[in-house]
Amino acid sequence: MPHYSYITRCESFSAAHRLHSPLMNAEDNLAIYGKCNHPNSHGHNYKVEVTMKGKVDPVTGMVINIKDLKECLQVVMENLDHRNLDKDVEYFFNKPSTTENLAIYIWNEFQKIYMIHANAPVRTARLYRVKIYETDSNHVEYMGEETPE
Ligand SMILES: Nc1nc2c(c(=O)[nH]1)N=C([C@H](O)[C@H](O)COP(=O)(O)OP(=O)(O)OP(=O)(O)O)CN2
Ligand SMILES: [Zn+2]
Repeated sequence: MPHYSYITRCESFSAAHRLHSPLMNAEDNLAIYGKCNHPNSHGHNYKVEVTMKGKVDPVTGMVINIKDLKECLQVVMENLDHRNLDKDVEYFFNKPSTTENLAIYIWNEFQKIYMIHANAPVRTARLYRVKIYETDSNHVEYMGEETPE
């Protein structure tokens, strides 16, 4: 019987953003987002946790080598750290940089990088959860679920 396990890597990055939806007018943006809609932006020290699920390999004893997990996550972080999310990250050019959307972005980017990562030839592990702490009080989890339109 295979043994499944969950392994998590944590990284952090700092970024600026402004909550603003192109689908609302200025008045509604201010009403919904309040201080987070301030035109000059504000910043967070985000903490990101990426969890992989997989079989514990009987030979290596690992679900995935943390080295590979770390390298993939760091590639994702490079495009976010010390950036203005709304101005530097194309994904947010037309959608609000909420933590919910950020979790989806990180999920998608991580998947792409994990699939081409040279040092992870056997991919029995799969991405299970992306968890982001925007502040100490607020966090969001995304597990790849899509809702029908
Ligand atoms: N559903 C969401 N709501 C909000 C998000 C979000 O990503 N998803 N983000 C924000 C802002 O980015 C804002 O910066 C959050 O900061 P703040 O309200 O200051 O956070 P705290 O709850 O930690 O602060 P306290 O005021 O000390 O409670 C807003 N909403
Ligand atoms: Zn914010």
